[in-house]
Amino acid sequence: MSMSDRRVASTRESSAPALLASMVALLAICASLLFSSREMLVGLLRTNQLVQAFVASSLFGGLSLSLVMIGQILASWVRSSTFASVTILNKDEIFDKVLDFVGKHRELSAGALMAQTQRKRKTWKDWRLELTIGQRATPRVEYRPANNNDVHIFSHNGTRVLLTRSKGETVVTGHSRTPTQLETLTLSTWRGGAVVLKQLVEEAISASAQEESNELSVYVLSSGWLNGWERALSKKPRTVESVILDEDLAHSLLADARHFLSACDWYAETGIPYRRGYLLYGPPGCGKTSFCQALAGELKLDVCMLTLANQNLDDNSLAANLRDAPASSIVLLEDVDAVFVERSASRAQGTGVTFSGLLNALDGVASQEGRLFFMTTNHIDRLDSALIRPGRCDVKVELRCASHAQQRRLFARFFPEHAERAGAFASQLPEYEISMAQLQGYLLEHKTDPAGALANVPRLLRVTRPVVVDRTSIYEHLRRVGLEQWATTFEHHGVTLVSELGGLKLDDAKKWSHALRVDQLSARRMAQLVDGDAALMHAYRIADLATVKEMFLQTFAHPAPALGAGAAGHGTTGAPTGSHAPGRHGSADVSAPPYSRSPFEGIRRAAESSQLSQLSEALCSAVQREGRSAVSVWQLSRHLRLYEHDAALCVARAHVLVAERPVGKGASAPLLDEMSTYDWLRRAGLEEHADAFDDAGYASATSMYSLGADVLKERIGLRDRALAELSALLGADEGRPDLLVRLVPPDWRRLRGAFAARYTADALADGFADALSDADGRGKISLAQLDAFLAAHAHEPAAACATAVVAELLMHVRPERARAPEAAEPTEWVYTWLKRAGLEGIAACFIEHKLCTRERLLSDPPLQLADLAAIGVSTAGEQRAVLALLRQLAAEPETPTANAAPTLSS
Ligand SMILES: Nc1ncnc2c1ncn2[C@@H]1O[C@H](COP(=O)(O)OP(=O)(O)OP(=O)(O)O)[C@@H](O)[C@H]1O
Repeated sequence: MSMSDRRVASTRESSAPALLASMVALLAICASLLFSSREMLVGLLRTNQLVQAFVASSLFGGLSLSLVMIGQILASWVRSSTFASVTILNKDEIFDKVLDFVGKHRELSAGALMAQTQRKRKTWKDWRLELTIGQRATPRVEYRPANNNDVHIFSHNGTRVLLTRSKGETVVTGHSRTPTQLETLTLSTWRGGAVVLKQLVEEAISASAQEESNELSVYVLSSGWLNGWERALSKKPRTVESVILDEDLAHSLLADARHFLSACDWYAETGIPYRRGYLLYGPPGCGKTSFCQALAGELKLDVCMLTLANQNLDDNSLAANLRDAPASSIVLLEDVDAVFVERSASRAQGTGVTFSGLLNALDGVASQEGRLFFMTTNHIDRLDSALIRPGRCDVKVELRCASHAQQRRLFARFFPEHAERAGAFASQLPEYEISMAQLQGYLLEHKTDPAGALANVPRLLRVTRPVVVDRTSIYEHLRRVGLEQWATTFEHHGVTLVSELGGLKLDDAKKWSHALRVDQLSARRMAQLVDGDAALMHAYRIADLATVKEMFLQTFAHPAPALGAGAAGHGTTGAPTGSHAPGRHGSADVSAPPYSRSPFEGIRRAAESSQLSQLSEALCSAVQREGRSAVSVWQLSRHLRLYEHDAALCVARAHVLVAERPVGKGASAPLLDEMSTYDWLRRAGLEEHADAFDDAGYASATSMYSLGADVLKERIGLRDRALAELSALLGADEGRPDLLVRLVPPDWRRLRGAFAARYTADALADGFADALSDADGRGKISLAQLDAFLAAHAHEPAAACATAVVAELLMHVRPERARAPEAAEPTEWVYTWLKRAGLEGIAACFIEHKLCTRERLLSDPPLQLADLAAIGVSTAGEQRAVLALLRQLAAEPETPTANAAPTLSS
């Protein structure tokens, strides 16, 4: 309250003695005049009756006036030294505070009190009881001095004080023409003077401030003509601990706000408006509003709820109101998506505020003491990017449905003495599916029955599980974090939609794909995706267009980037800082002193920054599908990292991020699991063993995966290093990451980097990387192949190397296998004998069992069907033919040929 508003009437007058003196002087002058002309006057008085009457009446009038004046002066002097009063009008906010203070803290002698139900200062418990189970707390009553023109007397610090409430006229005020009765409150005292009364007023103000400092006041925009802020309610604020957010989100947001509020000087020095915007988004009932209020309470700030649904509000009054929001308060705009669905809906429903008016008003939200501005929404994707661009919205935080940690903490909060059961409660619930409000409602139902809360979880699940099945395809799901190569594998095992993932574990996916076991980075990411790791899920979300722009500018804006391939290598001003920094070229200007820069440097920079802004717009349109961004934060950051050396190239290739799924083979880099044995071994640089695998019947990569070291040794004939390496690779031995990584395909950036590290031909490096990768920037060869190729071409010029790569690595055709020399015809008698009957194909069975001569064949006991089967003559036809031949042989006389001596081998 300003001092000018306090009507302090003091009767202490310091001019009384001076007035008295001048009166006495006047009287003396009059007396001397009368004395000097006394004879004439006496004569007139004696003779003229008219004069006699005039003089007599004048003397009488003057005397009475003097007596009145002297009386007044004396009274004023006496009153000023013994009496003081303070008058307060009911328009002033201290009116209620003084009445409250006197009613509460002082005993009134008159005893005429006015009882009034207490409206404010409900505790949050009262609110919860009232809202959740409809149980009302007993109303509290407060007493104040009655306004019946009585004089109330009370004692304040030992001094008697008189309090009078006098009603005045009733006036009609405001746009709504509300009748309001004017009233004055007068405090007076006979002893102690105005000092006592001033003390009383000060004490009343500080008692009220003390009460309010422990409370959170919620202001709303009044719907009256003037649209000012008016206090809607005061309540005890929630503690930040009572709003259970995932991980350390609550404390990091609080720390961010605290840091901002303490950075006043920095904002003043840098000239940046001293404001900070936060957007809390996520499904309903996850604590967005509760957290804003808890944060305000923790920072001892009030909350100004901004509602735009007010017919009297227009762009100007909104801007003025935001500028004039009560000091030490945060401004909260709830469900901002409902206000302007699209920018084209230029006016919010039921209000005169336009979208651009809102943007301008938000830009004006700044104040001396720092202004925190919060927006909440359930649908971030519906927000116009201009509304949430940095500067208007500096921090965007998603509050998701309850994680296991939140579920445990909420259970422990309801049942502190059964906190050990919190884990069992959470383990029955899915993560990120049920809101905290739903859980709170459920636990309130069981607030005296922790066992029931545990037992009835299935019922909770039936009620709360989302009815809609997640129809996102597994391809889109995996693509959000760069794992779409495994989509076919998942589909092969019957998982085509996210909703079909069920309780899939990483080990299942690893069993399905050897390539995933080999690619340890991807496997780790897959594990995070399956577990719903918070950090990955943050990157999993779709990047809204404002974020797309922000990430692009963060990558390329500092320092001046190469805006196209032609710009690379000259004109850039240094290596970048930040997470996307490594690998930037063109740092020639870093050490150059400012005076050595071209005078056109500023112009060039401005042109570049405008070009950069155009590029960012182009990027935003490239990553849209049906008018909305369709790229995840993860995809975008990978893409920006791939092409961080060239903003134009980065934008030109951005369409692949949202392109349709490639159809057919060759559309993207092949997965190891789909390769032939030869191609797979080539990836590992071990293709010389391919023939041995083929001969042993292992023609595809998948057929090799199960082979143990003994088979590799015995059947394939591997030895030493080759045996050790292939055993580790085929078994995806996690203890040999150095080997496994050699099978992994490098991405575009790595391909380019490897070439650029060897040669300084930047333009050729792009072509080299393009040739060896698919549209998504995934390598078509392995790291082992890349290294081997570059080593083999180490002494060739860059152009020759870049040309050779296609022919050698991509157009490569498996060399013809050297033909084995034709085996010589066996010389054994049995072979010639069988050949005559066209049965030479089974001669090997006889030779192998040493049945090579006529004598052996005819010796006793004679050969039977079972004997023939035992030596390998397996078909019935061949067996019968041989038996017939044997009968015939036995009947024939012995010939010299038939008696030929058996060879040594027989
Ligand atoms: N994280 C939380 N911790 C504790 N209580 C919570 C949490 N989230 C929600 N609640 C409880 O759920 C109720 C609704 O919460 P709140 O209004 O803050 O959610 P909201 O996210 O703002 O919802 P909406 O989007 O519908 O406005 C409150 O009673 C609050 O106590």
